[in-house]
Amino acid sequence: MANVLGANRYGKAETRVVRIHRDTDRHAIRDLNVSTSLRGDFTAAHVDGDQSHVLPTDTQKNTAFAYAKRHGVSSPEDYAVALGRRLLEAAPAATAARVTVEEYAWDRIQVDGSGHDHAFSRRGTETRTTEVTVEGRGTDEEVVVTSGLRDLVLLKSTGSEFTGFLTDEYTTLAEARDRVLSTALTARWTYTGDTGPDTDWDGRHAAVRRTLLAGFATTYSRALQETLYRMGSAVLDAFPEVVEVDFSAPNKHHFLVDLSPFGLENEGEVFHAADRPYGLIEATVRREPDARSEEPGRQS
Ligand SMILES: O=c1[nH]c(=O)c2[nH]c(=O)[nH]c2[nH]1
Repeated sequence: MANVLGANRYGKAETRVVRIHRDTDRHAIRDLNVSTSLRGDFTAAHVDGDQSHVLPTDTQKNTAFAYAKRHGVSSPEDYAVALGRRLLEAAPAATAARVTVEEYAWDRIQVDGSGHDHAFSRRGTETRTTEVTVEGRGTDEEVVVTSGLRDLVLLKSTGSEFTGFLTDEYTTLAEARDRVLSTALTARWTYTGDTGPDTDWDGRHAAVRRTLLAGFATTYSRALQETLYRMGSAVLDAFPEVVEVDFSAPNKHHFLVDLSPFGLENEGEVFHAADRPYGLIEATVRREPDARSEEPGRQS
């Protein structure tokens, strides 16, 4: 009994295309998850193993990147129409190209009441956290409050480099003098002093968060490590009631896509946002301990 091929389509799913529009110093970002697929007469590929009509999914991915540059991304819809037309033109056996685009929204980080030119936070990913320990009772009671946030996704489209690092025979990383810096920040900070019922926890949290964001936006970054240290220091400097800030920050790599095979320049405009593996930078920033009380044998 002969079998026959039923409905079929094929393509590349979830190409993470980040387009930075940087014609002026005020950058704009379009962050897309692009999936393409073709349907049509692809019977030979399935039944006979004949790929002569198959436009590879790899080519579809390349086209998604190239069109982010060539056509630009004024809207996901406009980009998707252009990409769909192009794929159909490139694959004569296809009768239809389907392009689905998810867009992640970014807001400008507010610094002193105005939106920063090239620092952004992603909308709607963040969770506020707190962990409280109550130890002892009555007059012996000690309350430790550690508050924080998780998955605050941040991105700078310029003002970040990574150069001068240690190299060995396994190093292939090129020095980056102007790169995208992005993280999904987890930060936790521990309060000292008053934990009574009149404490304005919401206000404190909002103020620390604002300071972290401004620190990220305004620090020229030579590494994510340095950025975290500056962000933590800014919090400690501004809030005497905070004793320590702890960070866990994945380095969400954005790789500049090589568009030169397609005759296109890419000067920091089209990136592939890779989700793994990722660098993971973790650090605690705390106040310098009182030097005298730290000296061994010295009584305070
Ligand atoms: O900010 C960075 N810190 C690193 O330690 C590191 N390592 C790496 O490959 N890229 C980066 N970026």
